[in-house]
Amino acid sequence: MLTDTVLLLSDPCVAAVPVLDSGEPLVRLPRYLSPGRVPVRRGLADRLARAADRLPAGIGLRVVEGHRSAADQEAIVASYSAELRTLHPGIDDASLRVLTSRFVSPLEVAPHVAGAAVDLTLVDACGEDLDLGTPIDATPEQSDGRCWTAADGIGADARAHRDLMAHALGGAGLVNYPTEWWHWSYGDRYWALSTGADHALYGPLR
Ligand SMILES: C[C@@H](N)C(=O)N[C@H](C)C(=O)O
Repeated sequence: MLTDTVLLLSDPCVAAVPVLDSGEPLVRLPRYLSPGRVPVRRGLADRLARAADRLPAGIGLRVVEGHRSAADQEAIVASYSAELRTLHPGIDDASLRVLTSRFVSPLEVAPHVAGAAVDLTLVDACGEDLDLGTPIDATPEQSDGRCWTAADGIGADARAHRDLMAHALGGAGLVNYPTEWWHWSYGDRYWALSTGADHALYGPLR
């Protein structure tokens, strides 16, 4: 099963990463990065600007979500867990937590709640979405696993666009959640574990 090969946010080693919060404020992204001007931590905003500079002319980023409230995170967890319970009658709580975390993070380590994550895609010069293989937020069930960043079964254009995102965002210091091509973060516990940093820069915001 693919969940055996990737580090999931439900893994206890993510929660074990210490947080020394830098205290950086949330800032609203500029319109050229996010038409809805979503809020993220300042260090993440700086890196998204650098990532946009790494893209070829005529291709841009479109960030659709940044900081998320704890209540919104809990609501997504509750709704997706309920869906999985219906699909897997009799599943135990520990397995449900793991399966759920392929699509939505447990609250206590949630990168969006720390203002440290974005959901985003690529757009052309007219602001039209490029082909990334699935819509943003397609669950593993809805996308038949094609939401996994490294998934097979997507077209050559979608693969090239996912690779381009990795070049731009990875090169600017962000890390991807491997079960969601659209989710990238900087400074959260998952980022710290993935990069070898000894602590996270951003913890949950109220
Ligand atoms: C629900 C989805 N858009 C999402 O944000 N997933 C990540 C893993 C999260 O909950 O942090």
